[in-house]
Amino acid sequence: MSSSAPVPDIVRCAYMELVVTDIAASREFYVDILGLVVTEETETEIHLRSLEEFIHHNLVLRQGSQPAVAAFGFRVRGEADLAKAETYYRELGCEVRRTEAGFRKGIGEVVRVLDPLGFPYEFFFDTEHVERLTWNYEHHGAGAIVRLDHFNQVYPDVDTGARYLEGLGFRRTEDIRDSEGVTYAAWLARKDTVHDTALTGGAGPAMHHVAFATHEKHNILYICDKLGALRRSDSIERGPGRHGVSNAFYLYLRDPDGHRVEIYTQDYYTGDPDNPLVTWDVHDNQRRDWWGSPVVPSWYTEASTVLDLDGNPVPVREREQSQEMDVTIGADGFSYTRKDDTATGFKVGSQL
Ligand SMILES: O=C1C=CC(S(=O)(=O)O)=CC1(O)O
Ligand SMILES: [Fe+2]
Repeated sequence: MSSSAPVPDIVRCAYMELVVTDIAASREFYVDILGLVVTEETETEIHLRSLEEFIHHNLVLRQGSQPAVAAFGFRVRGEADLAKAETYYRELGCEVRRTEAGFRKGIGEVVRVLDPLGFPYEFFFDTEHVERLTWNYEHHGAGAIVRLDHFNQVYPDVDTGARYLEGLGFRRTEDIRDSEGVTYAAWLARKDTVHDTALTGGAGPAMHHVAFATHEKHNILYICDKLGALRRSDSIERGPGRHGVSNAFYLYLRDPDGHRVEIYTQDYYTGDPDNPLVTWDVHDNQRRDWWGSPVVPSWYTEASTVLDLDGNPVPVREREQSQEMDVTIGADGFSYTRKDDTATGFKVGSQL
C-alpha cells in the first residue's frame, strides 16, 4: 500500500462515533458517571465532549441495533488537507467519500475513507467552536475528564499497520516486540504525547479502546470509588494501575455495550524530531503494568466491531503471528520480572 501523493497534515485524534444499543444506558454511563459534557442531543444521537475541548464533540453515541464503531475522526491542519486526504487515499485504492458540511453536526466537510487496514477514518478541519470548560470548575467534579487522548485499534499484522500509519505521518513512539522480531503492539503519535492511536495485535480490524485523559491520578481513583458506590464495579475491566508503555496511570472500563474506554493520565512528551523509540520485550512482565499486575484475558480477546462507509460490519481477520496472551499468560506463557532471574518470574498468587 503506497502513494506518492502528499499526506494530509493530521493534528490529532478528535472524535469517535459509537453505535450503542440503549442510548439512555449509554448516556448514564458517559454523562452521569463519567461526566462528559453534552454539546447537543436528540433521542437517538448524543454529541459529547471533554471539559477542555472546544471543537463540537469528541464522542458521538448513536442508537443502533448492534454495538459498533462507525468513525475514527482526525482533525487536519487546514481545508487544503481535505483534498490531500482524498487524493492520498484514492491513490492507495481506498474507498473515499467527501461529504457536505453538516454530515456531522458541528463539523464542516468530512473526507471519509475505509483505510487500507479496513478502518473507517474521517478527516475534517472546519468545526463549530463550543464553550471550552477548562476554567468552569463548577462542572468538573472529582473525576474530571479533560481531553480525548487516543484511539487503540486491533489489527492482525502490527508491523504492516504501523508502516501504513508512519506513511501517513504518525511517529512510532513505543512498541512491544520479541527476540524473533515479532511486533505485538505499537503506539503512534501526531501530537506531542505518546500516541493518537495504537495498534494491538489481534483479530481485526476492530476497536480496542478509546481513551480520555484526566489531569491527575486521583481523578481516576475517584472514578473507581464512584463506580463502587454506584455498585457498578463490574464496569471496571482492568486497573487502576501504572502502565509500563507510556508511563501513564490508567483504568479500563467497559460501557453498557462492552465498548472499552480507558481513563488515562500523565504520559510523557514526545515532540522532538529525534524522540527515542521505546521498545519493550514481550516477556517483560512490567511492560503493560509497571507494577507487574496481570492483564486480564478479556483485555486481549475482546474488541468492538468496526463499520464500513455504508454502516456494514467489516469482517475481521485472525492474527497469524504469535499472540501476546499465549506467550505471556497461563501454563505456556512466560514473563519475567528480572530478565535473568526466571526462578521468580511472577508475583506469587497473581496468576490468571
Ligand atoms: O494507552 C495505552 C498505553 C499503554 C498500554 S500498555 O498496557 O501499558 O501496553 C496500553 C494502552 O495502549 O492502552
Ligand atoms: Fe490506551
